[in-house]
Amino acid sequence: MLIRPTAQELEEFGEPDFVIYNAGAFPANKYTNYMTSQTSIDLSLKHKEMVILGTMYAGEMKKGVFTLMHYLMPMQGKLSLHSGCNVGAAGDVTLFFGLSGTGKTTLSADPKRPLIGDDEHVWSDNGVFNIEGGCYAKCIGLKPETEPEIWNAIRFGTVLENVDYDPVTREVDYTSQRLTENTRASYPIEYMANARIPCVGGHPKNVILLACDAFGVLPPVSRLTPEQAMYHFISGYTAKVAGTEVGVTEPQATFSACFGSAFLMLHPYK
Ligand SMILES: Nc1ncnc2c1ncn2[C@@H]1O[C@H](COP(=O)(O)OP(=O)(O)O)[C@@H](O)[C@H]1O
Ligand SMILES: C=C(OP(=O)(O)O)C(=O)O
Repeated sequence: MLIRPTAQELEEFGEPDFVIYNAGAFPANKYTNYMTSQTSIDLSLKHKEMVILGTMYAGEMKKGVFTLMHYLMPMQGKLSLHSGCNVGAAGDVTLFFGLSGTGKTTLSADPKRPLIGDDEHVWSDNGVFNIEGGCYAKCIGLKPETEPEIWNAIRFGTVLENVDYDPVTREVDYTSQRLTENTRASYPIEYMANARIPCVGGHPKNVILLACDAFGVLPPVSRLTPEQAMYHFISGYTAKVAGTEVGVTEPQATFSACFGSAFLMLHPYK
């Protein structure tokens, strides 16, 4: 998920800037004031710590760091982006913004365009960089014919999460939703054949907003002027699709500022 330090960096590591305590299934105390469930993700900017209770979903760690970056980066005048990112032969960088399950990972994995990252980036005066060092692909219904790049990235060293398999043959069943529809494959970005390492690029040329409009309000594809793009980026009309968030079982129209309002710590205008 996140960028792994080299052996030398580990030796000279010193004090961590931020610590994640992940207690897995150990529940939050639901008798605490204002708690509505046994799951909590608490982030303290003061103590530089995040505490995860009552969930074993690995996505909480990467999205927790992403949330933190949505505070730290704007404070430095940099824009944190909930987007996939790839780059063409001419250095033309494309961003794919979208809520969970709208296709950031799938569409940024283009064999003709080296991959910078599938989910979390920052745009600064120097261009874009990936916050992470790996991808976290939804793999429900994954097939080599339709998504060969992701299929081929899954090998020893990849973590399959919530994916069903035969305990005797150890054969994986990507069609099974027995545990959840939100099955995942987490692999280092260098497992993608065309990854751009280090995961950096110039200033984006194309910005694609994956509205995933389940209600047909927008045309299937629209080319926006810069002003329209700014409007849609801030208003974030889109849909929550089934399969990531508990309780969302069919598409729900929503407005998600910057296509990632769940992770914004500051007002979108900031
Ligand atoms: N036309 C399509 N474009 C993108 N994804 C699609 C399409 N049709 C089906 N899918 C599926 O939708 C899911 C998109 O998930 P993913 O790319 O991981 O989204 P995100 O990275 O935005 O969370 C994948 O399971 C993919 O196989
Ligand atoms: C990991 C997540 O993000 P995405 O589905 O965009 O990869 C998530 O929202 O849980």
